[in-house]
Amino acid sequence: MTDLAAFIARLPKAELHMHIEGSLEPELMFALAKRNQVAIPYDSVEAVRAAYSFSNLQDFLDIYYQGADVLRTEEDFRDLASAYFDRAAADNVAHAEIFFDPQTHTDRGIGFDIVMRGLTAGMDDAHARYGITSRLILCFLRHLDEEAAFATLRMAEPWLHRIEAVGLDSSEMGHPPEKFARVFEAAAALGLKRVAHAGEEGPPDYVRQALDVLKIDRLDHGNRSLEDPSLVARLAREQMTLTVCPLSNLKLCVVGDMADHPIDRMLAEGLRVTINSDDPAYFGGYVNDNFQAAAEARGLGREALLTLARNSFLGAFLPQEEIAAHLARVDAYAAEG
Ligand code: HPA
Ligand SMILES: [Zn+2]
Repeated sequence: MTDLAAFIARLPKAELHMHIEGSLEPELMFALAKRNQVAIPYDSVEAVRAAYSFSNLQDFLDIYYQGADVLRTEEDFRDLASAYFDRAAADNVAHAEIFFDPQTHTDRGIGFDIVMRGLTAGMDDAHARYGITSRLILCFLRHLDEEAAFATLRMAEPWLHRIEAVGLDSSEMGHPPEKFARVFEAAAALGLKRVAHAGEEGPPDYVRQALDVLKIDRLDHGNRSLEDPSLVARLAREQMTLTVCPLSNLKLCVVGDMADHPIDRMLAEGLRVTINSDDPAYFGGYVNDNFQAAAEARGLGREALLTLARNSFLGAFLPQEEIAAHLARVDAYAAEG
């Protein structure tokens, strides 16, 4: 292991942008397909991996929603979450805020409660086993309509004690944040925090809508904000956390080459950026792989890596005293490292 890889491996960090359905590794997909007797259009794990070549977000989403079809039972969701937490623990993730897409499941006849019971069991196991804390973020699929989002929010009401925030994901272009203004307002009234994917493929105006209309607490991706200097200045001034996903950006052609990734420019602009894995089973790596790829390509040194780790805790939906304790651990690591 290089010095850089060793430094990243032991760096305490939070992961704030990870879709649990996107952590479904081909091996587990096959195992669940067999357990549930679900047909999948691949005959080997290698064939699944070979299919993971995307030229944009929609290419990926088509395959990702198809993969999720093997998830049927509470045990499946628990196994899915446990597999992610095993990897997260290995990457020294102390806290994870995890997206899930209930509509992908309820629209196939899988009960909201099945999903919640399985995921929360996996989260509780991870806390007991590794001490990892976690939160769930319910994402609305933006290619579906407002009414469907409201129906999902109603299903979530008995589970609000286990849901921290609502988010917005899926096909961005043509589905601007303002389409979900009322459902985000209703979520806020229920005491939920708000995040949204914006500026991954969509224009800076979608980021502005997420800020002004959805009143987000955190911005997922946000890359295209860089096209608008006044927006960058505002994001920096407001210390909005951006959850950036370098390997995702590469695989979905948000950047042409990792050597062109704007992570260091974002840091230099004073943005509170974090590094995350997005859909690790599909994009070729977990959070440390994302740190490594970005650091190598853009020459990030220890100070930048420590800033990214601090930002991940500063942007977490945790009580102030827990954030302070995590920051103290990063400081101790910096002093020893
Ligand atoms: O990166 C993403 N963007 C939008 N929707 C998603 N759903 C899973 N990953 C993503
Ligand atoms: Zn995402």
